Amino acid sequence: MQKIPMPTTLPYGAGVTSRTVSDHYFSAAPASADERRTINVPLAGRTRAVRVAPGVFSADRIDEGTSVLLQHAPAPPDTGTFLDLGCGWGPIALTLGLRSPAAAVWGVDVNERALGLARDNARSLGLPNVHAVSAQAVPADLRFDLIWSNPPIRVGKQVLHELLLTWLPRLAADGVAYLVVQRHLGSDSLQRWMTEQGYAATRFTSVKGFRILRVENPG
Ligand SMILES: C[S@@+](CC[C@H](N)C(=O)[O-])C[C@H]1O[C@@H](n2cnc3c(N)ncnc32)[C@H](O)[C@@H]1O
Repeated sequence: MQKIPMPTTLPYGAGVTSRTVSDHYFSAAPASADERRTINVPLAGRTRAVRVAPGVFSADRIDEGTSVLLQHAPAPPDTGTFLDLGCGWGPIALTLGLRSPAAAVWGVDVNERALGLARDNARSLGLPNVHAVSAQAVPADLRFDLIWSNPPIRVGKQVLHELLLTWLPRLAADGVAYLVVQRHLGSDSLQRWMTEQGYAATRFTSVKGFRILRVENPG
């Protein structure tokens, strides 16, 4: 199968849709060898060892946008049902699980390798409250008090919109989502689109070229 190198920057709406690209981080089953390794990263105020692998988003460090979200989103509530949409190896779900041990944290991803890593990381960090699963495995009646996400902008506008229209309606009545999006990858246009869909989408903050968008259930 032909390998096409990933572009380094790709604006919102210009996603890679070709099925010939088989080893991008949003493949269900990345083609690269599953060579797992351990890295040390800052999570919830301490350095912790986590497992990562090629074929998974930001496999050598915590992504800069993710780090902006973790440092600048408001503290999560002590309890509730939380979602990390597109969990990768788990930095957001693990942080939520560490900061709110009484909450139930769900992490979903399309990438099975990422889910396996997130599960291993939750286990090794002693977090039985973090569940990394495929979208289909999330109980259909669950509603989320909090969604934190570094969403997969590079999948393209259409897939991203479908993803958000699948999960944002599952916010609880007073639930809130915080999404981190790079300004150059279309954060403002995504904010406008969510507003057009009836969500109260505002810019919570802007840090280092990233926006954190705050999205409320329209009720
Ligand atoms: C920008 S990465 C963020 C990963 C991780 N949360 C982090 O901060 O390192 C977006 C993630 O969304 C996942 N993703 C792509 N399409 C998806 C879909 N349809 N459903 C769920 N996750 C998806 C990708 O596999 C990727 O892990």
